[in-house]
Amino acid sequence: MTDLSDDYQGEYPILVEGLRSAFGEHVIHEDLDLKVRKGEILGVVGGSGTGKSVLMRSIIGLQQPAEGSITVLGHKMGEATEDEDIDLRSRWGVLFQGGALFSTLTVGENVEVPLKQFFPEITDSLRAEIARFKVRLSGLPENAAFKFPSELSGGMKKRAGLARALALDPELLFLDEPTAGLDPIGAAAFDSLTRELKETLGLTVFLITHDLDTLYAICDRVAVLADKKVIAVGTIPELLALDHPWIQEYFNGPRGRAALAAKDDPPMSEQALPEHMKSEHGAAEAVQASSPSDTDSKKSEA
Ligand SMILES: Nc1ncnc2c1ncn2[C@@H]1O[C@H](COP(=O)(O)OP(=O)(O)OP(=O)(O)O)[C@@H](O)[C@H]1O
Repeated sequence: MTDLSDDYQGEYPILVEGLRSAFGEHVIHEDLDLKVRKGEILGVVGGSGTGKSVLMRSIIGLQQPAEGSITVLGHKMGEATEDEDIDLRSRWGVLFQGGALFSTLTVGENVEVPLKQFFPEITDSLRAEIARFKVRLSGLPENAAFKFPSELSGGMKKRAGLARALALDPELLFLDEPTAGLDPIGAAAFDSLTRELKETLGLTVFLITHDLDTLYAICDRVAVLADKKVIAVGTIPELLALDHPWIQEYFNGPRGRAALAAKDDPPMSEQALPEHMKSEHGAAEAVQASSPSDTDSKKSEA
């Protein structure tokens, strides 16, 4: 792996060394290394089927590596005692592709699931109160806690999934294509929320995405998966300095250039705003003010 800025001296809450993942004969990762820095938003990109989700599932212990080691928050996965394992799982939150909400439970009850699982001693009323707080923290109105997933727009479902991922005050947040299926305003709002939560809660974020706008807007560094490995990790300018064909095509192709232009040149509607309204939360405020149907139109579905 090429770590393009390896002068970092801090902690690595996620450390993957020599990972080999395979389904029978089908090898997904071979000798894959990755170090995620404390407090960063690491974007993880790669072509479809390069194994981004399998990598995430391996890190959180849902997928057994064929070889190699994965250390999360100082614990080697697969070697922890049962108690250590439970403790570890309570220190991360995951937003899976599509939200993965229980359709027969309300949003609030969905958020209560991990609280019940990891802290069964908490009283019902306190658990419900914590769930309502997480719902608000994720940018949903409090009454969303009483709604079923089927009553929510796509953007609201993502936020409900995020509320559940934040239920246990995690140190690590895993997001698998969080903006897939959102319209551009909803996606920008979700990006702002992710950045804001990362900063206020001190999270380390592992973020799988195909969304170039997300990479430019909120990721501190980006890891590129290709050829069964992480071929490079760095800031976007650092990656752009590499001669790798996939990296060049991805970031320097028409969509990559458009995303860069959009970052440097805010949309007309934002340019027209008075200075005090040009906060990065503008999009979030806009989307919350709009009706669910405004945010529900699909850009693409994962
Ligand atoms: N449970 C499984 N059994 C067999 N093969 C699997 C399983 N899960 C994933 N794979 C295979 O592993 C490869 C990597 O899948 P993965 O979902 O990690 O890709 P990805 O990079 O996240 O793709 P995308 O960007 O399209 O979501 C794919 O070829 C997929 O078919």
